[in-house]
Amino acid sequence: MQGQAKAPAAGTVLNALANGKGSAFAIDAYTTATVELLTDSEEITGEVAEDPEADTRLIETCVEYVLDAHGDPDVTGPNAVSGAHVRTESEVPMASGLKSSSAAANATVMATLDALGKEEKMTREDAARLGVMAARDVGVTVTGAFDDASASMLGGVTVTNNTSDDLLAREEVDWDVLVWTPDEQSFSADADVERCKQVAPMADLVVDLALGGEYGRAMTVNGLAFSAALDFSTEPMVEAMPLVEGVSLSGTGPSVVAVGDREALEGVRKTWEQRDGSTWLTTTQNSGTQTR
Ligand SMILES: Nc1ncnc2c1ncn2[C@@H]1O[C@H](COP(=O)(O)OP(=O)(O)O)[C@@H](O)[C@H]1O
Ligand SMILES: O=C(O)C1=C[C@@H](OP(=O)(O)O)[C@@H](O)[C@H](O)C1
Repeated sequence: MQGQAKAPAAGTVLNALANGKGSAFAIDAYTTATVELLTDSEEITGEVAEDPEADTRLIETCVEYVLDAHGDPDVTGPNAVSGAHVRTESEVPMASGLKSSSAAANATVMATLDALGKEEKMTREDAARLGVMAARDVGVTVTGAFDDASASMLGGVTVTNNTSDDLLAREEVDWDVLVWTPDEQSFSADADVERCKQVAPMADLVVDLALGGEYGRAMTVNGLAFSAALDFSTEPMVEAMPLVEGVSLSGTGPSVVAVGDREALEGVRKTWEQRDGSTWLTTTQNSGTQTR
């Protein structure tokens, strides 16, 4: 019994660490999870293809929670599912602000439902909430990151309240997106939350802009505020600002994302490419997480 699902990464409009509200958009880069249900093992094990040392607790916990909620308790004996193995393969850099954790959780939740043949048992919003619960329980998140999880699960851009895990808005968008990913990592769980709370007045303004559909300006205000709070350079943002619709530090960094006209983004790319790390052009993604 095998299941597979593929979930997109995402970029930030609003980081939720200041006021509990967040906003993110899915992008065309993916994490795939393959789940094998086992009848001859009592264990749930995980594996990250690109990094044998990576923390596998998030994906293992996602499998466990789906099996607890939707496994078949009536099947007993040698045919009963008693364990599982989950393997992720990802083109999303880990701990870079591009929501690798949400993509891994969503892909794993949907792959487990696919393996059970029970994809229709949960709404996709609730499937994202289950991954959020797992992320909170293993401690890889500050707020639960339902903003990122909902964008990756549903596609498009979402605005959420991460304190109540409510979806406040969702819209499909067709944007070109430029991403600069430095080589460093920045784990959300290590972010300076008190510093982020200092910029809450700006985060409140970003909520208003995002709920008014002004995502580009929302992103830029977010990027200035959170780069200042978390001590990231605003230089890449300043370089892009006159040319693009919006530009921001993504999540708790270090990646920076810009949206706008393709030709303008190609121009910004030439400037950003002079920095270490990788600069890549992509687009928004509107279909969210998909099983095979
Ligand atoms: N491909 C993956 N497979 C399994 N777990 C993953 C994967 N990518 C990320 N994670 C989990 O997410 C954590 C990183 O989360 P976080 O710091 O929030 O980074 P990001 O901003 O990329 O979401 C990792 O330590 C790991 O627990
Ligand atoms: O852990 C969290 O609660 C969050 C982490 C941040 O994202 P990254 O994981 O991309 O840094 C942030 O953008 C999000 O709104 C909430």
